[in-house]
Amino acid sequence: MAKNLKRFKVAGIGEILFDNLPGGRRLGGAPANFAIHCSLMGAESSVVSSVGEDQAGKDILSELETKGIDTSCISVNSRPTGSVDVKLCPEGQPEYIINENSAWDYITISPEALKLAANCDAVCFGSLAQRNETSRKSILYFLESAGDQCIKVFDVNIRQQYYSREIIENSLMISDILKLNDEELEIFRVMLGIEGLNDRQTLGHILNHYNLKLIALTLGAEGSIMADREEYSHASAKAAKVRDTVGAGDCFTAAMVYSFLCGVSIEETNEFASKAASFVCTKDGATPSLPAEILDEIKNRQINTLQN
Ligand SMILES: Nc1ncnc2c1ncn2[C@@H]1O[C@H](COP(=O)(O)OP(=O)(O)O)[C@@H](O)[C@H]1O
Ligand SMILES: O=C(O)C[C@@H](O)[C@H](O)C(=O)COP(=O)(O)O
Repeated sequence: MAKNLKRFKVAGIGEILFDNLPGGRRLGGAPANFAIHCSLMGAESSVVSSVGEDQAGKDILSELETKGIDTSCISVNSRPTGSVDVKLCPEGQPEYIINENSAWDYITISPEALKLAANCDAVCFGSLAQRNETSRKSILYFLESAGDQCIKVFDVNIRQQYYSREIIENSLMISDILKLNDEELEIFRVMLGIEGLNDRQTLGHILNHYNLKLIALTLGAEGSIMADREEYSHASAKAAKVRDTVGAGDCFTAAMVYSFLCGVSIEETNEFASKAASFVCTKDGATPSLPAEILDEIKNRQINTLQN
Protein backbone atom coordinates (compact mmCIF):
# COMPACT_ATOMS: atom_id res chain seq x y z
CA MET A 1 0.00 0.00 0.00
CA ALA A 2 1.46 3.38 -0.99
CA LYS A 3 2.24 5.94 1.66
CA ASN A 4 0.81 9.40 1.38
CA LEU A 5 4.08 11.32 0.95
CA LYS A 6 3.81 14.33 3.23
CA ARG A 7 7.36 15.40 2.52
CA PHE A 8 9.51 14.92 -0.54
CA LYS A 9 12.60 17.08 -0.23
CA VAL A 10 15.64 16.18 -2.28
CA ALA A 11 19.01 17.45 -3.44
CA GLY A 12 21.39 16.44 -6.18
CA ILE A 13 25.11 17.12 -5.76
CA GLY A 14 27.65 17.07 -8.60
CA GLU A 15 28.55 18.88 -11.80
CA ILE A 16 25.86 20.81 -13.66
CA LEU A 17 26.43 21.98 -17.18
CA PHE A 18 24.99 22.39 -20.64
CA ASP A 19 24.65 19.32 -22.87
CA ASN A 20 25.58 20.44 -26.40
CA LEU A 21 23.25 18.19 -28.38
CA PRO A 22 22.97 18.14 -32.19
CA GLY A 23 19.65 20.02 -31.87
CA GLY A 24 21.06 22.72 -29.55
CA ARG A 25 22.13 23.39 -25.97
CA ARG A 26 20.13 21.80 -23.13
CA LEU A 27 20.50 21.96 -19.39
CA GLY A 28 22.18 18.81 -18.09
CA GLY A 29 24.37 17.17 -15.50
CA ALA A 30 23.02 14.38 -13.34
CA PRO A 31 22.23 16.48 -10.21
CA ALA A 32 20.19 18.98 -12.23
CA ASN A 33 18.39 16.21 -14.10
CA PHE A 34 17.63 14.36 -10.86
CA ALA A 35 16.38 17.51 -9.11
CA ILE A 36 14.17 18.52 -12.03
CA HIS A 37 12.65 15.06 -12.47
CA CYS A 38 11.92 14.85 -8.72
CA SER A 39 10.38 18.30 -8.86
CA LEU A 40 8.11 17.21 -11.74
CA MET A 41 7.00 14.39 -9.43
CA GLY A 42 6.15 16.83 -6.64
CA ALA A 43 9.42 17.30 -4.77
CA GLU A 44 10.96 20.37 -3.27
CA SER A 45 14.32 20.10 -5.06
CA SER A 46 17.73 21.69 -4.65
CA VAL A 47 20.98 21.42 -6.54
CA VAL A 48 24.35 21.63 -4.77
CA SER A 49 27.02 22.48 -7.28
CA SER A 50 29.19 25.21 -8.71
CA VAL A 51 29.08 27.28 -11.90
CA GLY A 52 31.26 30.01 -13.40
CA GLU A 53 30.56 33.74 -13.44
CA ASP A 54 30.18 33.48 -17.22
CA GLN A 55 26.96 33.69 -19.26
CA ALA A 56 26.53 29.89 -19.24
CA GLY A 57 26.57 29.91 -15.42
CA LYS A 58 23.98 32.69 -15.30
CA ASP A 59 21.82 30.84 -17.84
CA ILE A 60 21.98 27.60 -15.82
CA LEU A 61 20.95 29.35 -12.62
CA SER A 62 18.10 31.15 -14.32
CA GLU A 63 16.84 28.00 -16.07
CA LEU A 64 16.88 26.04 -12.81
CA GLU A 65 15.04 28.85 -11.01
CA THR A 66 12.43 29.02 -13.77
CA LYS A 67 11.85 25.31 -13.21
CA GLY A 68 11.35 25.92 -9.48
CA ILE A 69 14.65 24.39 -8.35
CA ASP A 70 16.42 25.90 -5.34
CA THR A 71 19.82 27.23 -6.45
CA SER A 72 20.90 28.80 -3.16
CA CYS A 73 23.55 26.11 -2.63
CA ILE A 74 25.20 26.55 -6.03
CA SER A 75 28.47 28.43 -5.55
CA VAL A 76 29.90 30.70 -8.25
CA ASN A 77 33.60 31.04 -9.07
CA SER A 78 35.86 32.43 -11.78
CA ARG A 79 36.39 29.12 -13.67
CA PRO A 80 34.36 28.37 -16.78
CA THR A 81 30.99 26.68 -16.39
CA GLY A 82 31.12 23.04 -17.44
CA SER A 83 29.85 21.76 -20.74
CA VAL A 84 29.69 18.46 -22.54
CA ASP A 85 29.44 17.74 -26.25
CA VAL A 86 26.93 15.00 -26.85
CA LYS A 87 27.18 12.84 -29.96
CA LEU A 88 24.14 10.67 -30.61
CA CYS A 89 24.35 7.25 -32.21
CA PRO A 90 21.51 6.25 -34.58
CA GLU A 91 19.60 4.54 -31.72
CA GLY A 92 19.71 7.79 -29.72
CA GLN A 93 22.37 6.71 -27.24
CA PRO A 94 24.75 9.47 -26.22
CA GLU A 95 28.50 9.64 -26.21
CA TYR A 96 29.74 12.39 -23.91
CA ILE A 97 32.85 14.44 -24.57
CA ILE A 98 33.42 16.37 -21.41
CA ASN A 99 35.15 19.70 -21.05
CA GLU A 100 37.25 19.19 -17.92
CA ASN A 101 38.66 21.65 -15.38
CA SER A 102 35.43 23.57 -14.90
CA ALA A 103 33.89 25.60 -12.07
CA TRP A 104 32.60 22.34 -10.54
CA ASP A 105 36.15 21.36 -9.52
CA TYR A 106 36.26 24.41 -7.25
CA ILE A 107 32.91 23.98 -5.47
CA THR A 108 32.55 25.36 -1.96
CA ILE A 109 29.99 23.93 0.45
CA SER A 110 28.24 26.73 2.36
CA PRO A 111 26.70 26.48 5.84
CA GLU A 112 23.29 26.66 4.06
CA ALA A 113 24.21 23.55 2.07
CA LEU A 114 24.99 21.68 5.29
CA LYS A 115 21.61 22.73 6.71
CA LEU A 116 19.97 21.58 3.49
CA ALA A 117 21.68 18.18 3.74
CA ALA A 118 20.39 17.72 7.27
CA ASN A 119 16.86 18.43 6.08
CA CYS A 120 16.60 16.26 2.94
CA ASP A 121 14.64 13.04 2.51
CA ALA A 122 17.00 11.91 -0.25
CA VAL A 123 20.30 13.07 -1.70
CA CYS A 124 21.65 11.85 -5.02
CA PHE A 125 25.38 11.90 -5.77
CA GLY A 126 27.41 10.64 -8.73
CA SER A 127 30.26 9.06 -6.81
CA LEU A 128 33.34 10.07 -4.87
CA ALA A 129 35.34 9.55 -8.09
CA GLN A 130 35.77 13.23 -8.82
CA ARG A 131 38.45 14.99 -10.82
CA ASN A 132 40.06 16.55 -7.77
CA GLU A 133 40.16 16.53 -3.98
CA THR A 134 37.98 19.63 -3.61
CA SER A 135 34.96 18.16 -5.35
CA ARG A 136 35.47 14.71 -3.80
CA LYS A 137 35.76 16.08 -0.26
CA SER A 138 32.83 18.44 -0.83
CA ILE A 139 30.51 15.57 -1.72
CA LEU A 140 31.66 13.63 1.32
CA TYR A 141 31.26 16.66 3.61
CA PHE A 142 27.74 17.26 2.26
CA LEU A 143 26.71 13.60 2.64
CA GLU A 144 28.12 13.42 6.16
CA SER A 145 25.83 16.30 7.11
CA ALA A 146 22.78 14.44 5.85
CA GLY A 147 21.14 12.61 8.75
CA ASP A 148 20.54 8.86 8.96
CA GLN A 149 16.93 9.45 7.90
CA CYS A 150 18.12 10.83 4.54
CA ILE A 151 18.34 8.24 1.76
CA LYS A 152 21.73 8.47 0.03
CA VAL A 153 21.47 7.57 -3.62
CA PHE A 154 24.60 6.64 -5.56
CA ASP A 155 23.82 7.12 -9.25
CA VAL A 156 27.03 6.01 -10.92
CA ASN A 157 28.26 8.29 -13.67
CA ILE A 158 30.22 6.35 -16.26
CA ARG A 159 31.98 9.39 -17.67
CA GLN A 160 34.21 9.64 -14.62
CA GLN A 161 37.59 8.12 -15.37
CA TYR A 162 38.69 8.23 -11.78
CA TYR A 163 37.28 5.05 -10.29
CA SER A 164 39.28 2.77 -8.05
CA ARG A 165 38.18 -0.09 -5.85
CA GLU A 166 38.62 2.16 -2.82
CA ILE A 167 36.42 4.90 -4.29
CA ILE A 168 33.69 2.47 -5.31
CA GLU A 169 33.73 0.86 -1.88
CA ASN A 170 33.75 4.19 -0.05
CA SER A 171 30.82 5.38 -2.17
CA LEU A 172 28.88 2.15 -1.54
CA MET A 173 29.52 2.28 2.18
CA ILE A 174 27.72 5.60 2.52
CA SER A 175 24.85 4.69 0.16
CA ASP A 176 21.35 3.32 0.69
CA ILE A 177 20.38 2.99 -2.97
CA LEU A 178 22.59 2.20 -5.96
CA LYS A 179 21.65 2.76 -9.61
CA LEU A 180 23.98 1.56 -12.32
CA ASN A 181 23.84 0.62 -15.99
CA ASP A 182 25.35 -2.44 -17.65
CA GLU A 183 28.69 -0.78 -18.46
CA GLU A 184 29.02 0.42 -14.90
CA LEU A 185 28.12 -3.02 -13.57
CA GLU A 186 31.03 -4.42 -15.55
CA ILE A 187 33.43 -1.86 -14.03
CA PHE A 188 32.13 -2.72 -10.56
CA ARG A 189 32.56 -6.46 -11.16
CA VAL A 190 36.20 -6.01 -12.15
CA MET A 191 37.05 -3.52 -9.41
CA LEU A 192 35.27 -5.45 -6.68
CA GLY A 193 36.82 -8.72 -7.87
CA ILE A 194 33.52 -10.52 -8.52
CA GLU A 195 33.87 -11.22 -12.27
CA GLY A 196 32.55 -14.78 -11.93
CA LEU A 197 29.07 -13.72 -10.78
CA ASN A 198 26.08 -13.30 -13.12
CA ASP A 199 23.94 -10.12 -13.02
CA ARG A 200 21.56 -11.36 -10.37
CA GLN A 201 24.34 -12.68 -8.16
CA THR A 202 26.34 -9.47 -8.63
CA LEU A 203 23.41 -7.29 -7.59
CA GLY A 204 22.72 -9.59 -4.62
CA HIS A 205 26.35 -9.49 -3.57
CA ILE A 206 26.58 -5.68 -3.70
CA LEU A 207 23.22 -5.28 -1.94
CA ASN A 208 24.17 -7.55 0.97
CA HIS A 209 27.86 -6.77 1.25
CA TYR A 210 27.34 -3.01 1.41
CA ASN A 211 24.07 -3.20 3.30
CA LEU A 212 22.05 -1.32 0.67
CA LYS A 213 18.29 -0.91 0.85
CA LEU A 214 17.74 -1.08 -2.89
CA ILE A 215 19.72 -1.69 -6.07
CA ALA A 216 18.81 -1.07 -9.71
CA LEU A 217 20.46 -2.04 -12.96
CA THR A 218 19.22 -0.25 -16.07
CA LEU A 219 19.63 -1.98 -19.40
CA GLY A 220 18.60 0.64 -21.97
CA ALA A 221 15.96 -0.72 -24.36
CA GLU A 222 16.06 -4.02 -22.43
CA GLY A 223 14.47 -2.38 -19.39
CA SER A 224 15.65 -2.60 -15.82
CA ILE A 225 16.24 -4.93 -12.91
CA MET A 226 15.57 -3.89 -9.33
CA ALA A 227 16.09 -5.78 -6.12
CA ASP A 228 15.98 -5.49 -2.37
CA ARG A 229 16.49 -8.25 0.18
CA GLU A 230 13.07 -9.78 -0.46
CA GLU A 231 12.12 -8.99 -4.03
CA TYR A 232 13.68 -9.11 -7.49
CA SER A 233 11.96 -7.60 -10.50
CA HIS A 234 12.58 -7.15 -14.22
CA ALA A 235 10.65 -4.40 -16.02
CA SER A 236 10.58 -4.01 -19.76
CA ALA A 237 11.10 -0.63 -21.44
CA LYS A 238 8.64 0.67 -23.99
CA ALA A 239 9.39 3.82 -25.95
CA ALA A 240 7.24 4.55 -29.00
CA LYS A 241 10.00 6.31 -30.94
CA VAL A 242 13.34 7.10 -29.35
CA ARG A 243 14.69 10.65 -29.94
CA ASP A 244 17.62 10.49 -27.52
CA THR A 245 18.21 8.57 -24.31
CA VAL A 246 20.01 11.47 -22.56
CA GLY A 247 18.66 11.83 -19.03
CA ALA A 248 16.74 8.53 -19.09
CA GLY A 249 18.93 7.15 -16.30
CA ASP A 250 18.51 10.27 -14.18
CA CYS A 251 14.74 10.19 -14.64
CA PHE A 252 14.80 6.51 -13.69
CA THR A 253 16.65 7.37 -10.48
CA ALA A 254 14.23 10.18 -9.59
CA ALA A 255 11.19 7.94 -10.16
CA MET A 256 12.81 5.11 -8.19
CA VAL A 257 13.51 7.41 -5.23
CA TYR A 258 10.00 8.84 -5.33
CA SER A 259 8.45 5.35 -5.35
CA PHE A 260 10.85 4.08 -2.69
CA LEU A 261 9.79 6.91 -0.38
CA CYS A 262 6.14 6.05 -1.09
CA GLY A 263 6.87 2.53 0.16
CA VAL A 264 5.43 0.68 -2.83
CA SER A 265 6.64 -2.77 -3.92
CA ILE A 266 9.87 -3.32 -5.85
CA GLU A 267 7.86 -4.43 -8.85
CA GLU A 268 5.73 -1.29 -8.84
CA THR A 269 8.79 0.90 -8.25
CA ASN A 270 10.62 -0.69 -11.16
CA GLU A 271 7.62 -0.49 -13.53
CA PHE A 272 7.03 3.14 -12.68
CA ALA A 273 10.71 4.14 -13.03
CA SER A 274 10.98 2.29 -16.34
CA LYS A 275 7.82 3.89 -17.70
CA ALA A 276 8.99 7.41 -16.78
CA ALA A 277 12.52 6.82 -18.16
CA SER A 278 11.20 5.33 -21.39
CA PHE A 279 9.06 8.41 -21.89
CA VAL A 280 12.12 10.69 -21.57
CA CYS A 281 13.69 8.79 -24.49
CA THR A 282 10.86 9.89 -26.77
CA LYS A 283 11.69 13.60 -26.29
CA ASP A 284 14.77 15.75 -26.91
CA GLY A 285 17.09 16.40 -23.98
CA ALA A 286 17.29 15.17 -20.42
CA THR A 287 14.31 16.75 -18.68
CA PRO A 288 11.14 17.04 -20.77
CA SER A 289 7.87 17.60 -18.89
CA LEU A 290 6.21 14.35 -17.86
CA PRO A 291 3.05 13.21 -19.65
CA ALA A 292 -0.43 13.14 -18.06
CA GLU A 293 -0.30 9.35 -17.78
CA ILE A 294 2.64 9.51 -15.38
CA LEU A 295 1.43 12.59 -13.52
CA ASP A 296 -1.92 10.84 -12.97
CA GLU A 297 -0.12 7.87 -11.50
CA ILE A 298 1.59 10.23 -9.07
CA LYS A 299 -1.70 11.94 -8.22
CA ASN A 300 -3.32 8.58 -7.61
CA ARG A 301 -0.76 7.91 -4.95
CA GLN A 302 -2.07 11.03 -3.28
CA ILE A 303 1.22 12.84 -3.11
CA ASN A 304 0.86 15.86 -0.95
CA THR A 305 4.15 17.74 -0.97
CA LEU A 306 4.46 20.30 1.76
CA GLN A 307 6.82 23.16 1.14
CA ASN A 308 8.45 22.77 4.53
N1 LIG B 1 16.06 2.73 -26.31
C1 LIG B 1 15.24 2.75 -25.25
N2 LIG B 1 13.93 2.42 -25.40
C2 LIG B 1 13.09 2.44 -24.35
N3 LIG B 1 13.46 2.75 -23.10
C3 LIG B 1 14.75 3.06 -22.87
C4 LIG B 1 15.71 3.08 -23.94
N4 LIG B 1 16.90 3.45 -23.43
C5 LIG B 1 16.69 3.64 -22.11
N5 LIG B 1 15.42 3.41 -21.77
C6 LIG B 1 14.80 3.51 -20.42
O1 LIG B 1 15.62 4.32 -19.59
C7 LIG B 1 16.20 3.55 -18.53
C8 LIG B 1 17.60 4.03 -18.27
O2 LIG B 1 18.36 3.93 -19.45
P1 LIG B 1 19.87 3.47 -19.49
O3 LIG B 1 20.39 3.89 -20.82
O4 LIG B 1 19.98 2.04 -19.14
O5 LIG B 1 20.51 4.32 -18.29
P2 LIG B 1 21.73 5.31 -18.27
O6 LIG B 1 21.23 6.55 -18.99
O7 LIG B 1 21.97 5.56 -16.84
O8 LIG B 1 22.85 4.62 -18.99
C9 LIG B 1 16.09 2.10 -19.01
O9 LIG B 1 16.07 1.19 -17.92
C10 LIG B 1 14.77 2.14 -19.74
O10 LIG B 1 13.68 2.11 -18.84
O1 LIG C 1 27.56 14.98 -17.10
C1 LIG C 1 27.54 14.21 -18.08
O2 LIG C 1 28.53 13.61 -18.48
C2 LIG C 1 26.27 13.96 -18.82
C3 LIG C 1 25.19 14.91 -18.44
O3 LIG C 1 25.46 16.15 -18.96
C4 LIG C 1 23.84 14.41 -18.90
O4 LIG C 1 22.86 15.41 -18.81
C5 LIG C 1 23.45 13.28 -18.03
O5 LIG C 1 23.82 13.23 -16.88
C6 LIG C 1 22.61 12.29 -18.61
O6 LIG C 1 22.68 11.12 -17.80
P1 LIG C 1 21.85 9.82 -18.12
O7 LIG C 1 20.56 9.93 -17.37
O8 LIG C 1 22.68 8.71 -17.59
O9 LIG C 1 21.62 9.76 -19.60
